[in-house]
Amino acid sequence: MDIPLIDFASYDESDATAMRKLAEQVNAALTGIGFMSLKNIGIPPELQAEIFAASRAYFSQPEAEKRKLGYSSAEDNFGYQGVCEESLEPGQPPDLKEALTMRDLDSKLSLEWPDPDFRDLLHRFYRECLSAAYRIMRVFSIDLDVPEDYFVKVHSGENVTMRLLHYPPLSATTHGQLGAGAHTDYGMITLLFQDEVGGLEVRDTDGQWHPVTPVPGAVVINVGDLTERWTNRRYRSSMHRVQPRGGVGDRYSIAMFVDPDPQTEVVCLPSCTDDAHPPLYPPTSAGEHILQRIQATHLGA
Ligand SMILES: O=C(O)CCC(=O)C(=O)O
Ligand SMILES: [Fe+2]
Repeated sequence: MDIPLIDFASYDESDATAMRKLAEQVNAALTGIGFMSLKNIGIPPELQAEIFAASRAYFSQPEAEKRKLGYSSAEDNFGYQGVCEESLEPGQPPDLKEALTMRDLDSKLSLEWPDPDFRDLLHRFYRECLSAAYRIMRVFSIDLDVPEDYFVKVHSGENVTMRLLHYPPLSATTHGQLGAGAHTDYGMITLLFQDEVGGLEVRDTDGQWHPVTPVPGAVVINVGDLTERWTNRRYRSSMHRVQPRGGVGDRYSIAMFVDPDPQTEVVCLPSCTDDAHPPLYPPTSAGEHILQRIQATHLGA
């Protein structure tokens, strides 16, 4: 089973027919497996290549160098996290990955960065990803029958987090651990860029795991728990994980978690409920939900 592949080349805010067609395709993907691949999303391919090269260079440095951007707290959710410092499936052995986590990058530019060129490249990519996420949200709003800027205006960036991820090769001591434990994402949508190595898997509603095979040039999109709550489980926040792969070397991916501003109240949308479908979840505050989920993944927290 391949996840649906949708071409965003036809995205045009002034063409209602084209937008409605995209909304139908997105609806079919997200009410099904909850994952889709998008091509022609508008992020320059050469920028994607540049950011992957910079990520490889960053992670190849000595530990002390990486820790110059040290991780402070779940509240800040910013900085370097080493291998086995996080467990996306709380209670299970820690994840075999390291990460550079960057929440609200706009507000971090004046920090002491070891490499300002790296900072500027990260920021350029972050802004491109956020613009792409806004386009996807406008398509959601058509399908979900809310004003076009309904989602865009509650995603200013405060809870938007970009993560460079590096999954080192398997070693004899890592038996039974996952690259990333089984989890759902926490917020609205995730843009995931993966290299050609593979290992990402998504679970369907029957409990079967399926590989999310890398498609050159396409971005994997999935929705998180808050979207599932907004849509009364019409769009599915599907469980996924990363299997470590033997004999294939390092894997790199970049995840952009586009999540609502902390004060956002996430309430079941009118188009997703009726007498036969009462709201499945009570209203929740985006900030509290996301912070609790992050705290649960930190070992010893
Ligand atoms: O690296 C990947 O392919 C997926 C990572 C992921 O699901 C996450 O960090 O939430
Ligand atoms: Fe995830």
